[in-house]
Amino acid sequence: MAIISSQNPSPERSPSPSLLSAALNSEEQQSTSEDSLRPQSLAEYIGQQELKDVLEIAIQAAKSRQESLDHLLLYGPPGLGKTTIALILAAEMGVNCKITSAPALERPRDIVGLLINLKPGDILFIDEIHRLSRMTEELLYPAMEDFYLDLTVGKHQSARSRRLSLNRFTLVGATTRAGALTSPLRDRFGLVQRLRFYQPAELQQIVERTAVILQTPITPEAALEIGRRSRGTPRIAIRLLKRVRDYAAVKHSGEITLAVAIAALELFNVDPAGLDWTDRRLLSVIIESYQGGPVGIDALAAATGEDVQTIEEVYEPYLMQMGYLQRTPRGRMATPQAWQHLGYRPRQFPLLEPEP
Ligand SMILES: Nc1ncnc2c1ncn2[C@@H]1O[C@H](COP(=O)(O)OP(=O)(O)OP(=O)(O)O)[C@@H](O)[C@H]1O
Repeated sequence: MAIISSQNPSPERSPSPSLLSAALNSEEQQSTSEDSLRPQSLAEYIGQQELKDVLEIAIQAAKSRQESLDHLLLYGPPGLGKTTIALILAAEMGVNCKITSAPALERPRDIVGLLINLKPGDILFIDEIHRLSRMTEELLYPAMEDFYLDLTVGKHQSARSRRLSLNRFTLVGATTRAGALTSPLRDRFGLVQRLRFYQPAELQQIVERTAVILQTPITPEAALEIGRRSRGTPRIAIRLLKRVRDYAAVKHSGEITLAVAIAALELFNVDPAGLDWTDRRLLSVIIESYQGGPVGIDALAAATGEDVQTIEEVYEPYLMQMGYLQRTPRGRMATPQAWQHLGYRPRQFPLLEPEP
């Protein structure tokens, strides 16, 4: 299986991916060793059982009919393994996977170039698919549905339309915001699957698996502790493991025990619930400056110096999942659990009105 990556040549046109990956540590996202850590098959992929069951059936059915897989839309917070799933699908189907992201497909010719070079059955992975330009999206409709492109050649009066047929391919789209996709695009995906946050025990397995690849001795208790503090996210679990490994090598014998893991995670400001400095700052601003809320997202972004999109896509999903933050029609509110977790004195809490 060949992995071909197509990156945006002018990153200044796409500010948000860099912000998102900065929040998840772009250093590791781009490191070449990342690929050696990825599971190569569905059997090796830990957790997300429901998704794996659906994909196993789709793979077997496509193979038995000698067809390409249906187009697949994956949605969920960043770092949960969407890219990994696309690569595994390609490996299981024995085809190539081309990886790109919507901001790199600004001009129609970018997507045309990719599509015409796909071999039969190949997988095209488009990250942040909700950010496709209208023209690119419209080119994709017939490509996804009937595997052809309608191109306009020439300009003004000499403009002619030309139809180009394509090899059958599978589009795997990934997004953190399924609701931001237009319905014509969403409707063209045969499979729409959500990735969920991982349980601590699943993250423990991912940490233990990664530690074996990195040849780092670790106790099961330490792996579980790292898993517990990883915001339900494999990419963060791997990042924390690497930091704890450095700490263990410099301050101890190299082995990661529970005590070593706890000391390192405290040093890196990751608390027992997995909240980092920014999570705690978001909650403490709501509590201290807005008496617990409600506060609008723009005001919260201005008060914390964070980007609105990063708050919405990186921080909020986990804070909400943990029950520390609630979205109400009037804005964000810190819950009683958040007050307690951060050590603020309990007060009379207003009745929260959840979003409809
Ligand atoms: N279910 C899993 N089992 C084992 N390892 C995993 C799993 N999911 C992700 N990983 C590992 O976590 C790392 C980050 O995953 P990956 O890069 O695929 O996230 P991602 O798919 O890019 O995130 P996103 O969901 O934002 O696309 C990878 O190195 C991968 O090896």
